[in-house]
Order: sequence, then C-alpha cells, then structure tokens
Amino acid sequence: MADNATGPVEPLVGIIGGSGLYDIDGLEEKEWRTVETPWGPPSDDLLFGRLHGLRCVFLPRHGRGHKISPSGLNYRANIDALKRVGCTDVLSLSAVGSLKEELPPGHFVVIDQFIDRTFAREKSFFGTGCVAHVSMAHPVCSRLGDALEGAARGLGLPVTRGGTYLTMEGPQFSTYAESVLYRSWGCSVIGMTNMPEAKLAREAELCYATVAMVTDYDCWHEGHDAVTVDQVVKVLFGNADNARALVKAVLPVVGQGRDLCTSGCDHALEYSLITAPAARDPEVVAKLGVVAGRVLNA
Ligand SMILES: CSC[C@H]1O[C@H](OP(=O)(O)O)[C@H](O)[C@@H]1O
Ligand SMILES: Nc1ncnc2[nH]cnc12
Repeated sequence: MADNATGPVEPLVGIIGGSGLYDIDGLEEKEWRTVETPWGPPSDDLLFGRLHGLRCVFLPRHGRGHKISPSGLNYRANIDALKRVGCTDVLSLSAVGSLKEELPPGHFVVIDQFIDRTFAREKSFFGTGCVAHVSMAHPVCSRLGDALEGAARGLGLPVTRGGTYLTMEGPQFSTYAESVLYRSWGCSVIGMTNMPEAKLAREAELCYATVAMVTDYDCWHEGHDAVTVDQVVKVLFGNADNARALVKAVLPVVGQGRDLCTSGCDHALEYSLITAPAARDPEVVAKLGVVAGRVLNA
C-alpha cells in the first residue's frame, strides 16, 4: 500500500443533494464558494458550513433552481470538486421511483448495489495516457451505510437497508416494458443520477453511500398512475424535510475522527493503475492530481 494511505482520518462529509434538495437549513457559518476543476465546472458553487459544530460541504446535484438534467451533469467535476475541498465521505441523497410494492412513496432505501444502464456520460477520470480499473463489486461504503441506517431508524423514518438502484439515462421516464424488465431483474428503485457518480467517487477514493427517497411507483403499478414530475415534486418536498433531519442525525456519527475506512474505499486505487509509469501521459497525470495524486505521486 502507498505509504500515504494511513490513518487517522479527520473526515469532511460532502452531501450531494438531489431533486428537491438545493440547500441545507440550519447550517452555521454558511458560505457558497466557487470551485474550479480540470474537468470543468461542477453543478454549482459548493456550500460550506457547520452542523452541530462539524464542518460539512453541500453540493446541489442539479444546481440551484434545478438547471442541469441528469445527462448534462458534469459528474467528474462534481466529484473532483468535493475531493479538492477535502471531502473524505460523500452522502448522496436522491429521489427515485419504486420497483417494489413494499417500497412506497416516502420510504427511504439505503442502497447497496447499482445497475448502470446509462450510455451518454463521461464515466471515468482515467483513460488513454493513464488507465486504471477499480473494483465496483461493492459500490457503496458499508460503514456509511451502517451510519445512515442507524440514523434513519433513530429518527423513526421508514427505511430499508439494501437494495439495487437501476440508473437509467433519462430524461424521459421508463416505458412500461422497461419498468417490468427492471423489476424482473430484482431492482428495488430507479433513478437517473447515481451512475457514474458512484463509480467516480470510487475512483477518487471517496467513501460513498446513497439514500434513495421513494417518490413514486414508476409506471408498472396497476394501482398507481404512471409517474409525472408533478407527483415526484409533491412527495419529494415531504421527503426533503426527512432528508435534512437524516443529514443532521448522521453527521455526528460519520464526522468523528477515524482510522482508514474498513470498506477499503479510501485506498481503492491501490492495485488499480495499469499504465506503466514511463508510459503515462504527463498531461493526463496532471489532471488527475487531486483524484489520484496519492498513488500517482507515491
Ligand atoms: C424530478 S424526477 C427525476 C429526477 O430526480 C432524480 O434526481 P436526483 O437523483 O438528483 O434526486 C432522478 O434521478 C432524476 O434526475
Ligand atoms: N420513476 C422514476 N424514474 C426515474 N427517476 C426518478 N426519480 C424519481 N422517480 C423516478
């Protein structure tokens, strides 16, 4: 292991707020700051502040006012920006459609797997000039998952631990045939944003976990109309209050000093680089400074 992969870690928690979550209330010492990255601009300025005295950073995934569509998001810039400002842990909060009867609107799912059906997005920081292959076998940090589950249960929120999030390209919602197909695959929920976000967080050696907040039954459920934005928005404003309460409850748990992540997220690049040092393109390597500097400069 590169000798800079040691603890203890002073965590800084980044929160990516999805649809309906464009701000975090109750933040002290609040300040929006512009962050530039080699991958272009992130979705918006980053909001810095303190909750219960603990520092955290918030990024509205679609920008304030929800200006950017799922396919138009600069996922690389968002993840690089969070790492660049010192984040070690990323909590993703997302609105989703339910693919299971037992996950009704208002329910929270602490995701543990993803299926990536997106096709029109930049999915890696690496490529020609510096190739790396990280493991995505276990895409979610189970330490963060434990903390989110505990906090949700402590608040009495309806929560399920574990579930597969199917990421579709969008922006249109699924056809009935697609919805039925994804159900037959055993998927729990459907959304448009968590891939490649989770892949990029892994490449950047960030601990990442998603709380999926159910807003609708997509279009497969006979007893419910096919999803509309109107319906999603109605439910997600209720969900958003619960999401904010969850963030407040989980921060004191995940914000405490710790050793290296027991899930291995923070040394994911350890055995992943395959391009020989002499064959690496210096320009590509320079771009990767924040994301992979730990291993590239070891
Ligand atoms: C407004 S419904 C569709 C929209 O909501 C979800 O976004 P996010 O994950 O950022 O909450 C879904 O993935 C779509 O982007
Ligand atoms: N049914 C659905 N499909 C895709 N993304 C969603 N976000 C919220 N509901 C959704």
